[in-house]
Amino acid sequence: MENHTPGSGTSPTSAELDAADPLAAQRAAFYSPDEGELAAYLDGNSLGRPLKATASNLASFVQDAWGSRLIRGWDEQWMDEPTVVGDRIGEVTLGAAAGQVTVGDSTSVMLYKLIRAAVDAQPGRDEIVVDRDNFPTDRFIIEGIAAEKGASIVWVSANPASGVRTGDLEGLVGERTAVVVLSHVAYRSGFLADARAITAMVKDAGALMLWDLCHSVGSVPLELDEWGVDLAVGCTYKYLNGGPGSPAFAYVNASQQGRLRQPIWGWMGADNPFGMTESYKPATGIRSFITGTPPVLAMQPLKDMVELIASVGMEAVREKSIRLTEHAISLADELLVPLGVEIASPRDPAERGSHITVDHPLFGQVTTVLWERGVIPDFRPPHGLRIGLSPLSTGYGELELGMTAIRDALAELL
Ligand SMILES: Cc1ncc(COP(=O)(O)O)c(C=O)c1O
Ligand SMILES: Nc1c(O)cccc1C(=O)C[C@H](N)C(=O)O
Repeated sequence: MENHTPGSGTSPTSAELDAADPLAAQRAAFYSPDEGELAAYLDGNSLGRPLKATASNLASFVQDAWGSRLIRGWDEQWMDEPTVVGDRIGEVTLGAAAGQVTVGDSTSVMLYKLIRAAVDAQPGRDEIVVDRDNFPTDRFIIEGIAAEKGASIVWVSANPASGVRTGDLEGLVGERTAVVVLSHVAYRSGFLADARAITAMVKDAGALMLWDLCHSVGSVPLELDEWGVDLAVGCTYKYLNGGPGSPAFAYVNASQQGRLRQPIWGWMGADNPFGMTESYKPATGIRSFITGTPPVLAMQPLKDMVELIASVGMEAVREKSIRLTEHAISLADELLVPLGVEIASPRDPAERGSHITVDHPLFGQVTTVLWERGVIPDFRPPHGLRIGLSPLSTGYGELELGMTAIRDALAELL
């Protein structure tokens, strides 16, 4: 394989992009293993890197909050943590006014609570619309709810590379639709759906719209209130860098809160948790979507990332995300396409989140080789290599190093 400097055609080089990057300084805020152990981390869309501040903030939480305040911490602060942290996520990343976001559970459980509540709230509407290429947990949760409720699933078959558009929903969303569940950024292709237009169309049909924001929160600016979104869920371990298993958030538009009742009734979502009452009476507002004891410890790290995002602004994050994915596509065209690789993500940045996927039948084997070399993308069967670009922690040179390593590993196997 010929040796040359990638990006040396008309597009800027990685070195030029790194030098001009207004967010370059933020990379030093993240913990990084010794060089040699990790050459390029291209999987921030599965698990974001930890912030250095998180190590000391967690240690002081253990010592000063948990260690010193002990059980008093619940009264003093922790009972409100799900909604205080939820409000801050809402303000910084979701375009959501206070009182509509709560943090806790996993994304899967939050999906169950909200979808089930949406179906229960609309008797006579017995269909749940979801796309065939949605993330497995979204589809599985819907299968379970459909079985419990005797509801039907209406599958949207969009071209996965071009994603779900309003046209794909025509004829599928109507008077029998209870709720439509779509991912804002598709986990495989990175396609970014037009949330505003789709939400408007779904609401015109009298149905509720639920967006899975796992791959967009913290990488794509969101305006849930302005778009009129009814419901949303998202995880916090990707672009909110909350760490493995950090809790999910749920957004329930204020206009739906009195109407929807979630199905897992626990004492922490009750009106008076410490009243030890005989039967369940839901709390008012977003607190009624809580079930059990909130995972306060697991909520701490994501706060650091939300504040880092607040300090630079979501617009700057999105700008860098677009530059990174543009550079990834240009490097893929130059280094990988000549080896038979196909680009399986939109070329228009307006239709793309913060990762790209490239396809080749040998990418399963290539991924094993890359991980041994400290280059970490992820593999999604049957043959997609996902290159996740975390705007605040990924550099252009790091990306080039990773793409060159993919080229080399593939060329060795061909
Ligand atoms: C779109 C989407 N939804 C849901 C999940 C996961 O749900 P959970 O946090 O419950 O594992 C993921 C990734 O894991 C995802 O990419
Ligand atoms: N949630 C994950 C996990 O527990 C282990 C490994 C990966 C994940 C992921 O986040 C996968 C990711 N949502 C995806 O888009 O494929």
